[in-house]
Amino acid sequence: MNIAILGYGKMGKVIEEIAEERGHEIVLKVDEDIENYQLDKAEIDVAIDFSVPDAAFKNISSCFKNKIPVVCGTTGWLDKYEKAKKICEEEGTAFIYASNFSLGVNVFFELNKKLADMMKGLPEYSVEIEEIHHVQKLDAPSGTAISLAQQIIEKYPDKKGWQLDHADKDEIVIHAKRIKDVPGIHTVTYESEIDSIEIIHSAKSRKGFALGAVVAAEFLQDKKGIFTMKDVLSSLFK
Ligand SMILES: NC(=O)C1=CN([C@@H]2O[C@H](COP(=O)(O)OP(=O)(O)OC[C@H]3O[C@@H](n4cnc5c(N)ncnc54)[C@H](OP(=O)(O)O)[C@@H]3O)[C@@H](O)[C@H]2O)C=CC1
Ligand SMILES: O=C(O)C1=N[C@H](C(=O)O)C[C@H](O)C1
Repeated sequence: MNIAILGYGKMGKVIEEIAEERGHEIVLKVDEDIENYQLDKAEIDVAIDFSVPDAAFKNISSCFKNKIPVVCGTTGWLDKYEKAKKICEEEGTAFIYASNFSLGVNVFFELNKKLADMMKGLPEYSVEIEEIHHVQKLDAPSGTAISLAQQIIEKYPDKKGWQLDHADKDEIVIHAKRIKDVPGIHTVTYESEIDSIEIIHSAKSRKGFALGAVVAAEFLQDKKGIFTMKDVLSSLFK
């Protein structure tokens, strides 16, 4: 498979390594305004975007306009997600966005939903989320923390949204910490006067994110439509 990497930073470099190990070829590396590059459908089977929040939408829509499917892991641009989906559908190509491509986090998401389902009937417990990442991270809270919050909100009828640092009673608080070299730690805590229950996912490196993104690209290359990591994982485990 011929891959274009959009965003050749920390993630882009690990994606290159893993894609090549799996027998793919990197035919384009984009690290600045996408208008400066040629996007040729004849040469690119799929694009993988791990760039910056301000560039992601332009990168993705430029690929769609050239009928190139996109796997996107960039976080912090989701106000334009619905618009991106519409362009993808209009152009008849394919798209997967995931706030986190690692297999472990996708298992953690399922645990989070199950736990929230159990805890929603226990008003003596309050719930909060903490995420810790390296100091270069541009967005806060992390996309993964937002996904975790949204999964809990779907289970709790009285929770209306989330807030960073301080939340009202009908919101979930997310704490974001920045510590040198941390690839990503997410914790969901339920706290009562008597005890606390915590689930934690701690990434040891960026390999899990990159492998998930390359596997998602392999899944997407011959498809049309909008997909999620759940679709990718179900195709692997069937
Ligand atoms: N979904 C997931 O599983 C994961 C998502 N992420 C997300 O991926 C994104 C990238 O993370 P990371 O690799 O750590 O960040 P980096 O800052 O290391 O890499 C981003 C790269 O994008 C480049 N860039 C700047 N402008 C453009 C542009 N217009 N088009 C393409 N590339 C551009 C930057 O270049 P320059 O430095 O010169 O500006 C940089 O090399 C973040 O949003 C992060 O949150 C990260 C890990 C996992
Ligand atoms: O910026 C990062 O590094 C990461 N970003 C993603 C996020 O915002 O959730 C995923 C992962 O935690 C690493």
